Amino acid sequence: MTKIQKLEMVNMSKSFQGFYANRDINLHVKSGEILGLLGENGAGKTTLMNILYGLYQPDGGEIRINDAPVRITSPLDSIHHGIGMVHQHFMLIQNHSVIENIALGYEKTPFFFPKIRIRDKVVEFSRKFNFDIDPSRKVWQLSAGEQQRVEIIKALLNGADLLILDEPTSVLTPQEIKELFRILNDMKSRGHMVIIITHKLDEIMEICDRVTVLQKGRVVGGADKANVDKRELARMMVGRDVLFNVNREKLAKGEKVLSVSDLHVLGDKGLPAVKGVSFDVFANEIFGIAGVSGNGQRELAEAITGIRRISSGKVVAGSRNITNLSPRKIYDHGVSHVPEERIKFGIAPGLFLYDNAILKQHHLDKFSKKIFLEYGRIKLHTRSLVENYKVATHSIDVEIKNLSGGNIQKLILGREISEKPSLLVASHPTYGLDVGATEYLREQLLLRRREGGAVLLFSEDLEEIFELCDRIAVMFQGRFMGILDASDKERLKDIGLMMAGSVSYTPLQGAIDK
Ligand SMILES: Nc1ncnc2c1ncn2[C@@H]1O[C@H](COP(=O)(O)OP(=O)(O)OP(=O)(O)O)[C@@H](O)[C@H]1O
Repeated sequence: MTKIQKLEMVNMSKSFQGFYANRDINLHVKSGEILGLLGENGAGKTTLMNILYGLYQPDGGEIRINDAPVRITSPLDSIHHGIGMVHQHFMLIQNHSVIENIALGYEKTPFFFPKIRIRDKVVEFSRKFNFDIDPSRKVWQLSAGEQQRVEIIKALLNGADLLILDEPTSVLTPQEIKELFRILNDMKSRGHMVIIITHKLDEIMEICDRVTVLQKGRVVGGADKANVDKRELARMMVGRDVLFNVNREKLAKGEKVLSVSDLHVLGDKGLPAVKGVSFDVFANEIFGIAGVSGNGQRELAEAITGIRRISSGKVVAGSRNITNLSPRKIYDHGVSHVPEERIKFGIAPGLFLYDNAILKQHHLDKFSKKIFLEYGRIKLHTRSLVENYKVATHSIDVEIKNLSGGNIQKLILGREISEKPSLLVASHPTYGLDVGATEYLREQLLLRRREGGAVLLFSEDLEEIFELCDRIAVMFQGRFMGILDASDKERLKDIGLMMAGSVSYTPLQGAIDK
């Protein structure tokens, strides 16, 4: 296998049922370079990289390695050519150890003493790239960042000169992002090349040397990082200026919409995940829950919305005790949910887009006559959701799993917000959304607030939390380290320390340094 010095995709096209996801795309990357692939949701980035990785066959176009055309018809072909891909959702087997996972994808697994020999290889690579990974641990014991490192080691062990990463930072903590960037820079200095799909313009500006921008399946621009700024990139991507700061007017608090008292909830492994959390949320308010993920946020959101059992404590929505009611009943009491695991809990992947648009509808009579569903009305409703929430799809007669990740998210958001719930519980709603869609979503949340709704917003993105929230709770190891008012600039300075558990505030006693 010759080392890849240069890789090109020339006039690449790929269509699905007559709709072009990629059209005449030209792209190149060379040794020692990190290329950012940028584009709105549904612009065709994942499709293009899936072609390069052999998961899709293009309708036309050519892949060239070191100026020679190559045919890539499967991921195995791609690996043979020195290409590795780390998908957005890791492809590891949770109950297997790091070594076993690596052996599964490793072409040269030795017949004798495979474990010892693979362990040696992992240790050798970990040393070379300064990875911190224990090869005998089970994958489920690893953090998202560690799992990603296992995927990277797998690719490197198979001889990847080019590494493709699909939205690699969306599941990482700020610390893990730093670590990933260090690894990528190290790879770069050793002559590897990297293509990163990301929506985060700050990341492009930090890690990439060059960027190629896609819009509606075509290349619409490209630039060396040195010659562009964040604003220009956003304009290239969305085709207009994007507001980076939204305007949140002051509103008086309305009536109490949610009251949570002394809530205790267990996590997946039966250990306490939420440990005595109490707070209220009011109409005309966005209440933010900040913190590094994995500190009980998911369990708290799931407990409020009925997906997870509450061990003790109480949740009241309006005047109704909703503790441990079913998700259906809680929804009927005006609490909507945009879940963190959107594919698992937010949609029925094998159903059509229009079926998914009316999932959870409590006024099904709007869409049925006697016992029959009225598809004419359902489709009309779906079209308006698709239009209002700018879901990029060529048709509503497609299975929703075929939509890009960001567009699935937009449909879920549209479905939940358009029902005008009194409380919207939104977990990381802008994950995977492009800047244009993020701006639109934030406007929608503020609109809900203005209209008298309340939003409970879980986010790791502090910029988002500061822009949108009236009050902010910081969660660490299952507890609130304090609830801060957005106008309390002095205490907000400590938010980083609170997220790390080094400072906690109680409302009356002030700061308690631990
Ligand atoms: N298997 C498929 N069948 C039908 N349409 C598909 C399929 N895969 C992708 N598409 C369509 O191709 C278009 C491009 O999707 P793709 O996933 O490449 O976008 P993306 O730029 O990666 O978006 P995101 O940022 O939201 O992940 C979308 O309109 C999507 O619905």
